[in-house]
Amino acid sequence: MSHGWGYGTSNGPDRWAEDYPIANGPRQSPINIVSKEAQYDPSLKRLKLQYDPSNAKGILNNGHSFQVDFVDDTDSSTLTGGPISGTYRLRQFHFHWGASDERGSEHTINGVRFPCELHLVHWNTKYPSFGEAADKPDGLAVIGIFLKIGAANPRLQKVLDALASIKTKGKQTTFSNFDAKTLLPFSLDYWTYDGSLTTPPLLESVTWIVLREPISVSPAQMAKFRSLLFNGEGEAACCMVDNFRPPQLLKGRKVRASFK
Ligand SMILES: NS(=O)(=O)c1ccc2c(c1)[C@H]1CCC[C@H]1[C@@H](c1ccc(O)cc1Cl)N2
Ligand SMILES: [Zn+2]
Repeated sequence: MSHGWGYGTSNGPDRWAEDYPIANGPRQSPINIVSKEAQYDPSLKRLKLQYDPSNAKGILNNGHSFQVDFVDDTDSSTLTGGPISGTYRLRQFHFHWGASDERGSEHTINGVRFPCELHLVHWNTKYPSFGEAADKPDGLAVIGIFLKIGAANPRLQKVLDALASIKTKGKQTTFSNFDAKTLLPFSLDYWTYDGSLTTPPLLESVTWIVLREPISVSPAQMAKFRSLLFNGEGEAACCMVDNFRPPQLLKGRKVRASFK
């Protein structure tokens, strides 16, 4: 690709392998989860999430999505249990969404696509920093949560109301006192498999934890996601939509389920 990666016809997922050959690697994400082929594993623990709302730091339009960043210099916002061993710290969360409601998620369930998918990114504290963890096979753990069209979700509103101030690439603003736990559905049943980041650098360092139960989002709230722009201020406007990678080959991997 002559210019940076993106989701357009000239720099989208089908061309990422030109600059990131790992795109054709053995543990790429996302995947289609075939629920009947997922094996129930009774040894899988319950997810334990302990988030401190005061760790929320800021919200940024990074030109591919928007992310809410957290202070991660102590073990005050952590993920433990589930399929992972040790303690992983919350680094940031972000979303992927479509131009219309019939697409947008990265993972799919039995071929079903959702309009949006939330990713909560955590890193393994056996490594000194996120940067050190990002390229290790057990470095990251990302919780994926589907958003399904329904009633307006009040838990999303504070995030969506902040989008007006980060419309273009590079814009950021402070975002404080937010409990990411409020974004979780009631059930923490999950599927898990070994995978990768779903955008370049596509590092094969992610233990994926995909929740079975979606959270709701209304059409009006989806319109707020779609009000963001990929471009920087003063550049030609390009709506930030369809910022998702399609499912990748399983290549022999097993998907385990925490539930029967
Ligand atoms: N869809 S996702 O959850 O699989 C996903 C995909 C790619 C990246 C991220 C999350 C996040 C995780 C924190 C850093 C950021 C990013 C990155 C940027 C600069 C870097 O030097 C390294 C990284 Cl990892 N890349
Ligand atoms: Zn993501």
